[in-house]
Amino acid sequence: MIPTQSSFKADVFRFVRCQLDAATGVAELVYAFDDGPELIETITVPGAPFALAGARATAVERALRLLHLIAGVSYYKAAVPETIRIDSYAIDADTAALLELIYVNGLGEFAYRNGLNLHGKIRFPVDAAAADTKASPLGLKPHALVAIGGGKDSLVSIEALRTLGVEQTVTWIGGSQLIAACAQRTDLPTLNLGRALAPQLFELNRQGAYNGHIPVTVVNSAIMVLAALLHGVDQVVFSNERSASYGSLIEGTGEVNHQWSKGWACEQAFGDYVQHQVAADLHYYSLLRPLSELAVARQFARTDRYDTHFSSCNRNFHILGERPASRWCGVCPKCHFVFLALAPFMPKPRLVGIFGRNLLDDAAQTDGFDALLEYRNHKPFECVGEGRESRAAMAALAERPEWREDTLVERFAREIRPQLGGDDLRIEPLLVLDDEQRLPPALWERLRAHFAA
Ligand SMILES: CC(=O)N[C@H]1[C@@H](OP(=O)(O)OP(=O)(O)OC[C@H]2O[C@@H](n3ccc(=O)[nH]c3=O)[C@H](O)[C@@H]2O)O[C@H](CO)[C@@H](O)[C@@H]1O[C@H](C)C(=O)N[C@@H](C)C(=O)N[C@@H](CCC(=O)O)C(=O)O
Ligand SMILES: Nc1ncnc2c1ncn2[C@@H]1O[C@H](COP(=O)(O)OP(=O)(O)OP(=O)(O)O)[C@@H](O)[C@H]1O
Repeated sequence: MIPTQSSFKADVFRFVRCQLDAATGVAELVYAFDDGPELIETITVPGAPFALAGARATAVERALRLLHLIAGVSYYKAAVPETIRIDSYAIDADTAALLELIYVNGLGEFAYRNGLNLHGKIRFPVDAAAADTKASPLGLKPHALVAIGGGKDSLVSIEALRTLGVEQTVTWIGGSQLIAACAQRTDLPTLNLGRALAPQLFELNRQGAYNGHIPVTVVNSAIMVLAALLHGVDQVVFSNERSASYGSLIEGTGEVNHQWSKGWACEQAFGDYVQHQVAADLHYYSLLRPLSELAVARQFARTDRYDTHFSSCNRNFHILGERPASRWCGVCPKCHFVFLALAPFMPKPRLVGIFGRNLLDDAAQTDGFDALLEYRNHKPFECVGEGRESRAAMAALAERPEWREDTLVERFAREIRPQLGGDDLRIEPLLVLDDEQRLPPALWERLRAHFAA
């Protein structure tokens, strides 16, 4: 990639300060470039006033700083300055290591698209005097804040926890009406957390500052950790599947993972840090880590409760700009992938009813599906399953009378499948549960039985 130039230049990125008003639940995360104006991001946690004292107050302060440090990635990326400075507190070596991991990998797609190499270039200042203090248990109440994103994944987790009788509050960040409607549809307690980016960021973007993808899931995770401590509950649950740990293989570059912060490396590093440095009894985990995308799709197909509410199409979730006319734009990689992943597990009329059309019988979508299959292209920079999952789903459809004559399924059987030679195209091996996860052990035992049923 040819390096792009940012119209906006700075030598230093500063973490100026962060503060939480326990009386209102409003947190301010303040940043600046050089000696420029303050950029203030605001997070609002409903349920105030919060009574904070002793070890709980300490844990909240640590969670707030962690959020400040992680959420800074949205602003840092606008200029990628040489130097990072933290003005109002100090961090230890473990904290710096976590942040460097998140910034370098979470900005992997951003760096690739802008022709930048961030490896070894992002250094957080470590203060030897910063105490490496172990977090203590806070006596948090057994209750899960479950992140909901409006798509199929979180709904699978919510239904699994409901079946297992785990107390939960369905929680989302931002003002999406689509997510709000899904959350209402669960008939469970809900919590909507506010997040407003510093408005100057949009102006910097308009002026041609560096822009690109940021590790949004770990930012959302840090917001949820703060909310969990304010509400005194012991679990923050995400729904990131095993497939998210695998990126797109780019010729000449290697692996670039759009969804790095949904992957296992990020979950482990962030979850361990929270337990060691924030609150010993706060468990952060992804309930779907042992499952592939196809296994999640199979679980989702078991109920039609959300068919007229959910959407995985990211075009619904822009902060600025237009939303698609319907919940599924039908032409983006997520629409393609979710259609393909659900098809082996749902009656065809139900699936076509959800999307309003049959995407696999539309020759105009050929390139999009080819990219999913990693045929003449790499996997798209989006939250889609592995190439082998798409190939296995397509191979299964090619055997089904109701699908095999559809344009893209027929083409797969004729043109692509013969080239896959010895590839294992069976779905079953991809449905096997993995052991790589950090769920509370007792919950994992019960979940394993639930998913196997
Ligand atoms: C909705 C979406 O996909 N947005 C991506 C898009 O952003 P765009 O410029 O088209 O519009 P906005 O979303 O309205 O954002 C405006 C600008 O704001 C900045 N920004 C936004 C959110 C944030 O947390 N930090 C920010 O700095 C940014 O400068 C925006 O331009 O393209 C961007 C790349 O240029 C993407 O970064 C936007 O993605 C959002 C951060 C987002 O929430 N995306 C999720 C739907 C998403 O991609 N989820 C992943 C999860 C993987 C992960 O954790 O990384 C997924 O589904 O795979
Ligand atoms: N606005 C949000 N607030 C809180 N959590 C979110 C938000 N958006 C996404 N998430 C969470 O981030 C994780 C990754 O999002 P992702 O979009 O993959 O999941 P999803 O919306 O549940 O399903 P799908 O993959 O079908 O879109 C999920 O745990 C999801 O709940």
